[in-house]
Amino acid sequence: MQVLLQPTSSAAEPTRFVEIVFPEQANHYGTLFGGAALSLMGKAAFVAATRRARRAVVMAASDRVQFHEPVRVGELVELTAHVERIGRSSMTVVVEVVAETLVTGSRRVAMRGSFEMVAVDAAGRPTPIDVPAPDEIERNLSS
Ligand SMILES: CC(=O)SCCNC(=O)CCNC(=O)[C@H](O)C(C)(C)COP(=O)(O)OP(=O)(O)OC[C@H]1O[C@@H](n2cnc3c(N)ncnc32)[C@H](O)[C@@H]1OP(=O)(O)O
Repeated sequence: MQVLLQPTSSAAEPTRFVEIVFPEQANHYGTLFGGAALSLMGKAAFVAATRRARRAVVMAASDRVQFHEPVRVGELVELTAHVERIGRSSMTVVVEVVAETLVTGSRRVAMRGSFEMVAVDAAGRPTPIDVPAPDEIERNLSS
């Protein structure tokens, strides 16, 4: 039996991913490889932007990705992506990565970066994003 759920509310809620770091994502230091971290962050930004625009989106740029702390194999990474700015066809998505040591529960901010995502049409050309309804803007301001 198919159980239908309400669509995820688009603008107000951040997108969250949790992933455990396995050896194949690690470098020779036994910590999460930077390229693998960027891939996870890009994926989170893509999902957050697509949920907001409900259109195809592509990544136009990544800005100032900072690696604050190494993340060891076996630790969790929790990614939170939220749409910080909406332009005509572009969006700025900020992604924060928190590392968690599972057995102690200790958590720290490991990475942070922002990504410029652009809504595109079927031909891959930039296309306008619907502006949020006034009640959505109000919800965003009060959250
Ligand atoms: C999900 C993925 O993995 S996608 C794979 C990786 N990404 C790609 O392959 C994308 C390749 N790039 C492209 O297709 C094009 O360059 C596009 C669609 C991103 C932009 O096309 P352009 O013709 O340059 O767009 P144009 O100059 O009209 O700008 C459109 C919007 O994008 C923004 N934009 C374009 N390039 C950039 C950039 N490098 N940095 C920030 N914003 C940008 C513009 O400011 C504009 O925003 P607005 O509409 O909110 O005012």
